[in-house]
Amino acid sequence: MASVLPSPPVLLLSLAALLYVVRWLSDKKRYDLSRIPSAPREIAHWLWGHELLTFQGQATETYTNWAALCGPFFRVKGALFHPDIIVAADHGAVQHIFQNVDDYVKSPSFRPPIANVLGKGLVWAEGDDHKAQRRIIAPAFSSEAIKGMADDISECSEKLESRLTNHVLSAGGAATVNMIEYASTCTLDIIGRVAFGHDFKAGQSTEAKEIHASWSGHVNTGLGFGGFVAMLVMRALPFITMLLTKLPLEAIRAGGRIREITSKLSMRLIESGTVNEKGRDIMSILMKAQRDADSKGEKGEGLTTQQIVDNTNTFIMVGHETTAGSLSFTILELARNPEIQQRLREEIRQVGRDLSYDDIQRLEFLDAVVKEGLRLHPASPQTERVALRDDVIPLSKPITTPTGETLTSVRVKAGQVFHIPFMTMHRNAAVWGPDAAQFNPARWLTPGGVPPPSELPHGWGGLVTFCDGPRNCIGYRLAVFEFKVILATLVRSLEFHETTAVIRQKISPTLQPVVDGKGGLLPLHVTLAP
Ligand code: HEM
Repeated sequence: MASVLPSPPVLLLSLAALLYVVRWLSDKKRYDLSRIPSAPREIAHWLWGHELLTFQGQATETYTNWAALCGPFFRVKGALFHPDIIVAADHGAVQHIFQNVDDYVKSPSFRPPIANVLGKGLVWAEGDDHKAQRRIIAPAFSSEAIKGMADDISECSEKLESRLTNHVLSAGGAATVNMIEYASTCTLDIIGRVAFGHDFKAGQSTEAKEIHASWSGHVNTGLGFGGFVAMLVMRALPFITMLLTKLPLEAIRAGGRIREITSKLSMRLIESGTVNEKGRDIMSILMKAQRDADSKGEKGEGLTTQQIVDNTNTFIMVGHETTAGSLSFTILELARNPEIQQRLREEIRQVGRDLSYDDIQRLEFLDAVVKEGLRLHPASPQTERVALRDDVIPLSKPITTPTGETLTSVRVKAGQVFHIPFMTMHRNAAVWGPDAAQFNPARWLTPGGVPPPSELPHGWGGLVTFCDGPRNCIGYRLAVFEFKVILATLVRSLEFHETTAVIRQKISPTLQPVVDGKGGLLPLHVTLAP
């Protein structure tokens, strides 16, 4: 007589299926993921989920559209069968995530590539290591320290102005330039000087050219479908990420190459004594802190030489393309709005002399233009966090579930992935009003022109451009100040006009202007200002 019992493999499979269903039902009860609104499920791809659509759209554009449909806290289907991802654009939720840095970390899968490109400095570090590095580095970015950088920043900005002016004059009074290339040579010059007293010679030194070429390769690889898939594979298989960084892939090589160049340069400067404890640059300040800690026998109170080098690489990489990108998009807005450009020029010319640190702080319309530029075009348009433990996240805007319940907070499970789209938060018409997507600096000077603080996150200017909490951008004072100085120096004597090029905005890995599929292109016509 045949046995009525199923064979062992069938039994095992049935048991596994049963356990899966029990776990799924229990998770459904304990956590709220399935109760929060979802981006339209019918348009999600079976393999790529909603993620291919967000990759194909402009930077965070798809999230902005879904937030208008579902509210500022919703979920999307992950690619490669990854569990649903929460898209958090609710300012209360975002604030909670950014404040609790020990519970919400950057995705561990991306740490090896970060170490490959930037080294093990502030952007890479987590937990106590991060706290210790941050405490030691913070004084190098204080208001006082930035004031000490003002002369270098003015000189580099004036150099950029004369390069552009000469180019316009030699072209007969009008020239078309790739604004982002000019802007990034200037921001690289600035960070070279203030980070380690090095002159990148307006993009003409060998190192500057190599950094530029490697960065362009990195950006263009990230814009392609291969870059999208590589990112998903790294997330799905974190253990192979380490191996991937060792492979001779072009994108990986390009990232590592930049670190090689800047590390070699840092070591050469340290060994030659150019960077030393008497210098005012950031690297010298960190070396002095290291020496002081050593002489007092305070072990662990200074950074190691390798950490100093890695942080210098970090500042060079994250401190020049970021500012150059947001600045170039702001100049594009001025080109599209000639009356705003003229109003800014008049305010700057009223000073009637070379702009001092204090003049820059006093210019109200300049401040409004910079805030508006950084609201609409944050160099880092979104970030990602992963929950390390189960948690309850408070919401500013309650959610109504499909069964009609109201949720004022959401229970999430350890391992939950969050996408936090800064650009979506800044362009949310429900918060910023119907003209949220328009460039309107005057809103910052009009009573009631910007939403009240209770409706905004806690970051700089009520924006999350520089993130928020203990991991906010350590360089934000430097970024805002150099942004203002470069903009004021250029607009004072040059006039910017739009071209017919269609410029799209993509993320790779920072906000990129893309023309005809090619990244790093932002063409503008330039003339001398009357
Ligand atoms: C417009 C220019 C800039 C923007 C929009 C910007 C934005 C940001 C954002 C959003 C973060 C947080 C990223 C995350 O945690 O996911 C960040 C972190 C950071 N930024 Fe910036 N940044 C800019 C310029 C700079 C400059 C000029 C420097 C330094 C020279 C700098 C150094 C850093 C560092 C070291 C971190 C990591 C901080 C930490 O984790 O403790 N940034 N930045």
